[in-house]
Amino acid sequence: MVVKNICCIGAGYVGGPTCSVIAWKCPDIRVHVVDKSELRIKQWNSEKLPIYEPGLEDVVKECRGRNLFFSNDIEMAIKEADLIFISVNTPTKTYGIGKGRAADLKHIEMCARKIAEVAEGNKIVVEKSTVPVRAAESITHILSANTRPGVSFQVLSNPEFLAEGTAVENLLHPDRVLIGGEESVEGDEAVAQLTWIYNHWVPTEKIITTSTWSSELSKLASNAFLAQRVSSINAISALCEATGADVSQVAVAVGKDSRIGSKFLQASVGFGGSCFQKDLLNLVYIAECLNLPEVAMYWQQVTDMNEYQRTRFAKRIVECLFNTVTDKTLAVFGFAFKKNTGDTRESPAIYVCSHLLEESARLNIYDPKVECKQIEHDLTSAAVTSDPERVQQLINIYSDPYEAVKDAHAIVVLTEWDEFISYDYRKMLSVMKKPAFIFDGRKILDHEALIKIGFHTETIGKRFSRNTLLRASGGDIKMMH
Ligand SMILES: NC(=O)c1ccc[n+]([C@@H]2O[C@H](COP(=O)([O-])OP(=O)(O)OC[C@H]3O[C@@H](n4cnc5c(N)ncnc54)[C@H](O)[C@@H]3O)[C@@H](O)[C@H]2O)c1
Ligand SMILES: O=c1ccn([C@@H]2O[C@H](COP(=O)(O)OP(=O)(O)O[C@H]3O[C@H](CO)[C@@H](O)[C@H](O)[C@H]3O)[C@@H](O)[C@H]2O)c(=O)[nH]1
Repeated sequence: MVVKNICCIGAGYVGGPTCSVIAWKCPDIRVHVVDKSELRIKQWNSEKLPIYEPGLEDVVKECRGRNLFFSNDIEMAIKEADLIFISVNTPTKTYGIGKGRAADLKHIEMCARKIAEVAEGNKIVVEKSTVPVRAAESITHILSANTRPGVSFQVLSNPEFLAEGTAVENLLHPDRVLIGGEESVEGDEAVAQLTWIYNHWVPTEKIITTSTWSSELSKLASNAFLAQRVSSINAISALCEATGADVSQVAVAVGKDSRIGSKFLQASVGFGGSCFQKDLLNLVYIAECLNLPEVAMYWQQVTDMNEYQRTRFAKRIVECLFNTVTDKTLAVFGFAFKKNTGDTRESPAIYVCSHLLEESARLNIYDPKVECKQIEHDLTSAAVTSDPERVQQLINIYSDPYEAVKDAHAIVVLTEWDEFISYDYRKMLSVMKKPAFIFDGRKILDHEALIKIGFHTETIGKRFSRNTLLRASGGDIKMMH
């Protein structure tokens, strides 16, 4: 069999970009991306795509209608396909057994049942979503229990490692492509088919093949290791603030060790995104279920440290603002969980803002890409507040950062958008209440320059010396701590 038709179930942050790049790099393959959401598909077929990713629009425009199609016709797409990617969401369960920790696999199971119900002929089913170890076994079980005569399935694991904001770049130049398959002749044949697709643009030496279970676990392990690095440097940032060391200098010194490496050592207000927290909790849950409490506790600490970091930052803001933010206006710069995306899932901004709202601060929020409705939704959701009406009264969303800072007591930077670096902070200072504060939760601004022009500046993992602040405040620093 040579794969001529691909179907992808799930047109989200993974399914959309992944299949757009496959369509672009494999003009000989017809790629059909389907989703149960009519709105999402409408957006994929419109001028304004449902997700913002640098470079994605150009790829979609080139392939859409040629060999890339978006539709709600799930059954038709399954029937036509030789290979089916399952790219649906696997969020943390919010109910029942494993609530708050286990991955919710109901969408995966629905896909497996739909495939079994409508498929004709031989199909390769590829688990692209992030799943617990041995999820492929459940998929295989559901498929084989419902298989009709003349139909056969091979299930592969092919986890996705793209990061949002750099998805197209990551897909075009992956560090590795991981394919896990059954150790059998049929399994090897299916792995070879998927390898052939990636080989259109990914060199063979970057394509790793393993057992299905190793592949599934490698995805969870990769995210756990990445998140652990962020929590490790954030733990060091607290030590820096207490001792006078500078976490940026420590990160450079530590990262120069080639065994450690310099990436993912940027101290911050905490990690966010739809994956790290969810996948860590899933790993913890799996370890607990396997009666490995020490392993569970080890990884649990990575997410606990993240929560500590977000709370610590919010508390520091209140403390610096003379222990009260009630009725004070704070301009919040950035709401997305990282730059170059409009995604707010698990954004540290949600947690820091909700903490400040609990203290009755007024928040003027600006983000270059996040929709106004999304910010309102995130801050008024039941998980975040018991008083959504009060929150509505306290938040204002701006499309111009210079408007957002008018009469504000402080600026709080929560996302590392490049444009925040080049603002005219002198101009901003002139319209703010004095003393004016800036809290840089992403360590992207020129702190010395801000202090020089008169901002009381606070950042992660560094305390500015009393002398520097005294110079900036003309001696009036008594009220600060
Ligand atoms: N977002 C990332 O950067 C990223 C990166 C790597 C891996 N992952 C993993 O990939 C998976 C998908 O993540 P995402 O961010 O793309 O999620 P998403 O929520 O953006 O998209 C999932 C889509 O699947 C659709 N869907 C759900 N059930 C369906 C069904 N039965 N039939 C048809 N459509 C259905 C939803 O409507 C939604 O549009 C998750 O397991 C995630 O952990 C995500
Ligand atoms: O040094 C760092 C690096 C990252 N972050 C934060 O960590 C979070 C996650 O960042 P990143 O990993 O770049 O983005 P994601 O899109 O969440 O990608 C992660 O999660 C995906 C979903 O599983 C995986 O595919 C990717 O490989 C993995 O990097 C963001 O809030 C970042 O601001 C830091 O605070 N400091």
